[in-house]
Amino acid sequence: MEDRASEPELVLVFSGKRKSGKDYVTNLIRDRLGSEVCCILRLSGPLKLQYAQEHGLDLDELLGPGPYKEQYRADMIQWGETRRRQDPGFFCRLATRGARQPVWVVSDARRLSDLQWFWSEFPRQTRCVRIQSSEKTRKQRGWSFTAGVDDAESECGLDSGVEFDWVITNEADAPSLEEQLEPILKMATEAVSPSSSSSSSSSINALNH
Ligand SMILES: Nc1ncnc2c1ncn2[C@@H]1O[C@H](COP(=O)(O)OP(=O)(O)O)[C@@H](O)[C@H]1O
Ligand SMILES: C[C@@](O)(CCOP(=O)(O)OP(=O)(O)O)CC(=O)O
Repeated sequence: MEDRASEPELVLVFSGKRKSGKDYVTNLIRDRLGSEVCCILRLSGPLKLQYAQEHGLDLDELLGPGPYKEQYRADMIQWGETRRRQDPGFFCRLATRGARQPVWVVSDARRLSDLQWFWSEFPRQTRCVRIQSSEKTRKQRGWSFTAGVDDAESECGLDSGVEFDWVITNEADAPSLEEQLEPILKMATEAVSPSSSSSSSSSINALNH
């Protein structure tokens, strides 16, 4: 167990393929809850920081949405795998260090070991959310298949074998994100102020994975 000043009330762990809209949807949630209540944690943050330092790269570009990070993605994946093999919780621990808000939104889980770390550290608070979009939509957002990336664990590690608490379809012809995110936002609101609703945190905690 980590040494923490305080524990989160709710940990929403998001996953989804490239260009499914993980950043878009998690930003929406953070904006709705406010940055005092909710923080976005990226497992790729500490990975990119250390990778940039070791390889003399531009960290801001690596963190940004542009094409720069794509040049290094396959190598970053390999580099990260080596670290994870030694210590599967390495990036999870670094990404969550110092987070103070009651609701954590982890925007980029990719492997079962990522989910296992959160389930093990925060069994009561952790919920898993999958973002899905069709290949057609992802292509319209700039995705194209890259061997060694889109067929690797980084993109496929959570394709099966996980029972997600929610699956969000981020498509123009799906129900609105507003509608789909409603139960998640409700749970977050109740988690931070349990007395404001008839549903107490104990009933939230009683939900199974
Ligand atoms: N529902 C949406 N409406 C409008 N634009 C979207 C939507 N979902 C994603 N996008 C856009 O598609 C692109 C990819 O989304 P992003 O959140 O960066 O995906 P990911 O983090 O999964 O790779 C971004 O430019 C983003 O703004
Ligand atoms: C090496 C990575 O951490 C790179 C992740 O970069 P981003 O989190 O920026 O990816 P997308 O939002 O899906 O485009 C992947 C990994 O396997 O750890």
